[in-house]
Amino acid sequence: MPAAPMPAPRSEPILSARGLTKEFFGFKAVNGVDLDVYPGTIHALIGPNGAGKTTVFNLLTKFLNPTAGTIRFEGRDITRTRPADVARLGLVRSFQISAVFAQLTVLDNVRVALQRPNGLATQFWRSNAVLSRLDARAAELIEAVGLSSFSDTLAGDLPYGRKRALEIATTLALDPPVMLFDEPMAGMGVEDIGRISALIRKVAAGRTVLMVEHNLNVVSDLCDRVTVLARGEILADGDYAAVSADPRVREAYMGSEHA
Ligand SMILES: Nc1ncnc2c1ncn2[C@@H]1O[C@H](COP(=O)(O)OP(=O)(O)OP(=O)(O)O)[C@@H](O)[C@H]1O
Repeated sequence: MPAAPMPAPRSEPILSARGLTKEFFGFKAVNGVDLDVYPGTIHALIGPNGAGKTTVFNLLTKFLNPTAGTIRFEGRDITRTRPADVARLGLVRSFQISAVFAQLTVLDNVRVALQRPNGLATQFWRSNAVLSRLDARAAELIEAVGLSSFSDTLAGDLPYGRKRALEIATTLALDPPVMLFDEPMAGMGVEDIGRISALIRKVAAGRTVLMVEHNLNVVSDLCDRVTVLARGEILADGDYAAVSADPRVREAYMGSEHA
């Protein structure tokens, strides 16, 4: 039996796509995707390799322009809005946008991030005195991501999982209502996966999170709602138990490395 569609939560979606389509040289990588992300949820986008997850993610964050379809954020049409303006509105993509400066310490990276009220203008010209006023907030954020003992470590010297935690801290500095993660667990060992999962759960409190994730254990553990893509189209949408029991989903994953 295919999974019954999940009843829509009563609130309005905070992020919503209709008929989202992206063609690359005539090939439809994403084809007519309708997606609703509800406030306060952790929502995963999953699917076998080549399903179109990253393309959808890039469309939603405006790194790519759709061939067709619309995207609304908090009721506002952002289909033609530039990525920088989307970030300013509060839809912030972690890891890519929150670049970490390898030659700066953890503390200085977070201080710099706190100097970007709109998420983009890195104001290096600010005096050290001004930056110091931000120390209390920076310390809070560093503590929140479990990096207090690494405060004076150069970001470039951090182990991989810790670097990701720092990237989350620099994203949190913008205090975005919606955080998007593209494969946050990629390349991580078990210990880091546990730590970053717990961190995402913690930062998701009071926010909305949308993530592309290959690790289905992480998805089942962390996500309230799951959208499954296959060949550019939505195959299923619901909670993890429902979509993982859906034979169409099982079939789509068969033979893939994530089965
Ligand atoms: N810039 C591009 N030009 C041409 N084809 C592309 C481009 N980006 C993606 N595609 C194609 O679109 C399809 C979907 O790719 P996408 O990267 O979105 O899938 P994915 O689900 O994120 O896959 P993976 O799990 O392997 O990361 C693939 O067939 C890919 O080759």
